Amino acid sequence: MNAWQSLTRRVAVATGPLRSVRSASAQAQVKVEDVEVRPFSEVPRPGKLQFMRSFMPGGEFSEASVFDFSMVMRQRYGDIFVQPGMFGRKDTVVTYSTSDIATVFRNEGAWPRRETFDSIVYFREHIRPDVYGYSLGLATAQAEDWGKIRSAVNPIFMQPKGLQMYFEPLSNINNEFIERIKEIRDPRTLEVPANFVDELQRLIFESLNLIAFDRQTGIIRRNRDNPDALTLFRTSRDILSYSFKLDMQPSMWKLVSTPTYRKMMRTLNESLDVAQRFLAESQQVLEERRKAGEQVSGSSMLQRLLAIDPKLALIIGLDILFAGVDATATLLSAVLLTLALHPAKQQKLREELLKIMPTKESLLSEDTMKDMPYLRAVIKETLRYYPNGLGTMRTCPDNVTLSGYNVPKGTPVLLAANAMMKDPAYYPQPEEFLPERWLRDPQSGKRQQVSPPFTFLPFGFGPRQCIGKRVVDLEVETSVAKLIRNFQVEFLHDASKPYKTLFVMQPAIDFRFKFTDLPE
Ligand code: HEM
Repeated sequence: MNAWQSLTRRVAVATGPLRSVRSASAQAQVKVEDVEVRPFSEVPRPGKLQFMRSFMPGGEFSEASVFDFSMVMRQRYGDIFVQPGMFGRKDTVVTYSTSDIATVFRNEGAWPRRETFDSIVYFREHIRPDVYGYSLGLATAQAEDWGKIRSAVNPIFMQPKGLQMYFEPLSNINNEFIERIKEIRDPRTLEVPANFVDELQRLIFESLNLIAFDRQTGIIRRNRDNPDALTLFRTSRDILSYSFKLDMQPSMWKLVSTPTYRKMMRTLNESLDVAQRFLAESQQVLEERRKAGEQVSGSSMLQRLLAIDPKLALIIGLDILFAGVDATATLLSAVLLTLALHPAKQQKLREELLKIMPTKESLLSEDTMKDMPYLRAVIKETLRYYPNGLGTMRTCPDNVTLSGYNVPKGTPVLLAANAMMKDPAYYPQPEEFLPERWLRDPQSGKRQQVSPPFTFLPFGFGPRQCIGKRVVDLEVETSVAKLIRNFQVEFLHDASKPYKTLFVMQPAIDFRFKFTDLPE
């Protein structure tokens, strides 16, 4: 660590919780003026060819997850380095400094730019402008196009009020999932089959599809082979993995049409076809209910989006599935795993749940779920314990000084904030699973763990942060409450490396949980 890096780290450690973002970055700014700013060309970096070879078969990182790759780079180059761009892609700055992260967020402007999914942007701009001419969508639009739709949908997604109506249907979807577990577990060992992650993904797909298109498909149990639902389910997972290959790993798709590029375009078209059908059918159902004289309340997310514009409803519906299914299902698998590996914590959570769920069938509601500190602490600690990816990206609208180097405007910067969640300088005993660190002391009311600014950003930060955060809270809290109230969950296999990281983390082992029924 050089003098500048240790200085910025001291600044970051010394500042208080998130509300002091401004003062943290202001302090960093004062220090920047005191030191000489070095040119961009001096930022440490591997050579282009050497970098490309390291990802080819037999290369240093050919088998590594992005997280492992990133840790090696940090050890090798320090808190900042340049990841060389190739085949038409720009060089990307990667920073692990909380002070740099503060600087980037402070300079991101009202319409922050995040340029992560070039292949999807290409599809939306050039292959299907008939749909995406309206807007490129939340995850992929920039500037005014992004600002317009984000401010239209913020009130729908970011206020808890909008989600109240989903407690009951989500409880029912989870009941169906519990029946499914009972059907598929081995009657002798009580373990579920090796592909249990597929079941978790179906659960999340069904829940998010309800939010996106106001309909249940039965994909968990009643109608597992529903062709349209299966297509949308499969494509929402495939899009992310093709995008990783095309947009993160070295790929020549911008120069020549590669097989992965062709698969990606086909997959995006397929998902769009089904989503258009789902939306048209939901609109028809609504119309029929209206004609039958029923008061259609207009309170569901889809109805609110339709009231703005059906084109927006389609685009957002697809973004929900593409951005939400994988990440949320993986988080749910991670919460079950941490609880299975820490039975005392699982028991503590169950005691909290018993207060609001006297029977296994007890309905969950906004009221009963509002005071569940241990459940929330378990989920928060899981997000820290198994970081979901490296962090997020921004492209700065102006030149900025990061770790003492000038970074020209327009350079993409990867803000590798998730590394901080495993850093003992910020989180004591980082390798311990301690939900208690997030609880308030009953006497003083203070949290035991205070996150220093920019060290806990699993959902990003600022106006462009994850729009699904509240949906995730609702979905994961409901599912974990239902599952832990119904079953003792165990995991009796090697869990030393359960995830690999592509864009976001992905299961790397078979999640053969053992589910033992609890007495009523
Ligand atoms: C555990 C689950 C999830 C995690 C960890 C997660 C994390 C993230 C992160 C880190 C970002 C980038 C934020 C930034 O750049 O500051 C993001 C963006 C986004 N997420 Fe999530 N997400 C999750 C689930 C969901 C769900 C369920 C939905 C949909 C309901 C969703 C929809 C989106 C969208 C649309 C964006 C782009 C927002 C924009 O650019 O305006 N996410 N998410």
